[in-house]
Amino acid sequence: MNATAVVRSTAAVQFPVPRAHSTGENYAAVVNSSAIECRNLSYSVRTRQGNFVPIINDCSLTIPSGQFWMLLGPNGCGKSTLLKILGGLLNPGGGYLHVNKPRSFVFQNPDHQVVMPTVEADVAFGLGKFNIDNDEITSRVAEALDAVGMYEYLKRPVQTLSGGQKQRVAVAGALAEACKVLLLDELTSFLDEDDQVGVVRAVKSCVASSKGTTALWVTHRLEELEYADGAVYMEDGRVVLQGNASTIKNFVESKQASYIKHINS
Ligand SMILES: Nc1ncnc2c1ncn2[C@@H]1O[C@H](COP(=O)(O)OP(=O)(O)OP(=O)(O)O)[C@@H](O)[C@H]1O
Repeated sequence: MNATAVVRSTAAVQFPVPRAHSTGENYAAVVNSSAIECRNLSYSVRTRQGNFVPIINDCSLTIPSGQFWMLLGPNGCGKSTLLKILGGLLNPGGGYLHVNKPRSFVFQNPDHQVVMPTVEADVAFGLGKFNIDNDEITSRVAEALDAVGMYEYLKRPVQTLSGGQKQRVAVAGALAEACKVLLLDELTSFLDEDDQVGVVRAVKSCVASSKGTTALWVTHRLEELEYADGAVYMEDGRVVLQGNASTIKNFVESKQASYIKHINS
C-alpha cells in the first residue's frame, strides 16, 4: 500500500474567519492569492489524565500560490503537526484554515511510501481512483517522472532505488494526481548530501515549471533555504516569523549564535 496515495487529495477543511483578522478587501486579496492560509489555528492533544495540552497555539501563516516555501523551527515546536493539519490528516481545534486542493502529503521515510514493484506502477497507483483511460495514465506518469528527473527509471524495480530517488518517485506520485499543494515533511532527513540536493532541486524545479503548484517543505537544514522562495519559522506551536529565505536564515543563525554565546558564558 502506498502511504502517499492514502492521503493524496484529502478533503477540504474550512473554518470561519475570526473577526480580528477579517480586515475587509485587503484580507480577501491575500486569501485569494494564497495557496495556504491559516489564522489563529489551534490544536491540542488530550493526556491520559484528561488534560488538554496545546501543540499548535494561535498559529497564523500565508503561503503564496505557485511558490516553494520552507517551514523551520526547533525540535518539537509543532512543524509536523501543523503540516498534518494543512494536509487534512488532523483536525484543528479552532481558527481559520484554507488549503488549495487537491493537496498531497509526502512523508519522511521513503520506504513507507514507494512500495509498488516498479517506478511506473508506483506513480500510476494513485491514479486508479480517477476516471481516466490508460493513455492518460501513461502520459501523466511520464510527465510526473520527467518533472522530478526520473523518467529514465520508469521500468526500474523500486527496491533498486536510492532513498533520494524513492523520494522523487513519491513526489512524482503526488504530481501525477495534479495536486495544487505539496506538503513535504523532512524528506531529506534520511538522505546523504547528494540525494538531499537532488530531492530539493527536483521539488524546486517542479514548482517553478508548474502552473501554480505550491510546495511547503519542513526542514532543519539551513543550507536548503537557498532553494526557497520564502520561509516560515515556528516556536512553541506558533509562527514567529515569515519572510524571504535570507531573512529567516539570518534570524535562525543569530539565534544559534546567541545560544552558543550563552552556553559558553
Ligand atoms: N499525539 C500526540 N500526543 C502527545 N504529544 C504529541 C502528539 N503529537 C505531537 N505531540 C507533541 O507535540 C510537540 C510537537 O510535535 P511535532 O512532531 O509537531 O514537532 P516538530 O516540530 O515536527 O518536531 P521535530 O523537528 O523534532 O520533528 C512535541 O512536543 C510532541 O511530543
